[in-house]
Amino acid sequence: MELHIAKNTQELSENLAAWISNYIQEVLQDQPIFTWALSGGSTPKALYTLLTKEPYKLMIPWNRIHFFWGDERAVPFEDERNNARMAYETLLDVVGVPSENINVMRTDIEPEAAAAEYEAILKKYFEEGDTTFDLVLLGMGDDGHTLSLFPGLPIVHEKKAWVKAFFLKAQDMFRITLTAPVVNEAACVVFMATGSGKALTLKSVIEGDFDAEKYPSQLIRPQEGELHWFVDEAAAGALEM
Ligand SMILES: O=C1O[C@H](COP(=O)(O)O)[C@@H](O)[C@H](O)[C@H]1O
Repeated sequence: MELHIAKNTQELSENLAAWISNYIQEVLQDQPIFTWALSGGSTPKALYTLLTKEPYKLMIPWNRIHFFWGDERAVPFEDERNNARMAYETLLDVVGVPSENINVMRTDIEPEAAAAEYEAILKKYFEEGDTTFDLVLLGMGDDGHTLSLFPGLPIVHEKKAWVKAFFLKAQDMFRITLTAPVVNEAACVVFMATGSGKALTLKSVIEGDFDAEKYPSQLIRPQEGELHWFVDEAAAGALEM
């Protein structure tokens, strides 16, 4: 695991934009397309916005990237809680990614059907390769959840399915999410975490004993791929390393 600490969200987003841009260009020297699973939530907004500006707007071959999502809140696309909507508004529409390169988790059909459909799409992309996504970008909630893998829920124990839907009682909504098994087959996973509200949780996730029931972010341990944490000083405040 590699830890990258920045002063604040702005510096973190600048460092990560440069890092991702280099990584994409490097990977695309050896293969025709780059597959990227995006994160929702509030943390990646500044990163997405930066990527729409120069030099990244021009440097990144946007039409060679195929986009996916790590998880989705099963609310209509028009609802501002919809993770895909946030990424369209801040990144995809702005840089003009072709619609055929964008794979959303559908929220206009039953969540279980959307999960099954998404799993079928992923199997088509990745079944024959050694790895799944070239990049999975993840956030971490203050409670230690990542994707829609929330503490204490059965989804945390999923060992086989790549995509699942379930009703999240605490938020009165369905969630559709990638599971740990498919993310752990990725070539590279990058977490972003900012703010003092995540400091103690981050310490437990990175330096504490393994307890995925309590801290589902600990489930993310790529088997062959790289794992990076980009955090700001406030989030890193309780770390010993
Ligand atoms: O609900 C979600 O939360 C996590 C963390 O969000 P943040 O606002 O703390 O950045 C996010 O990674 C996930 O995609 C989203 O559905």
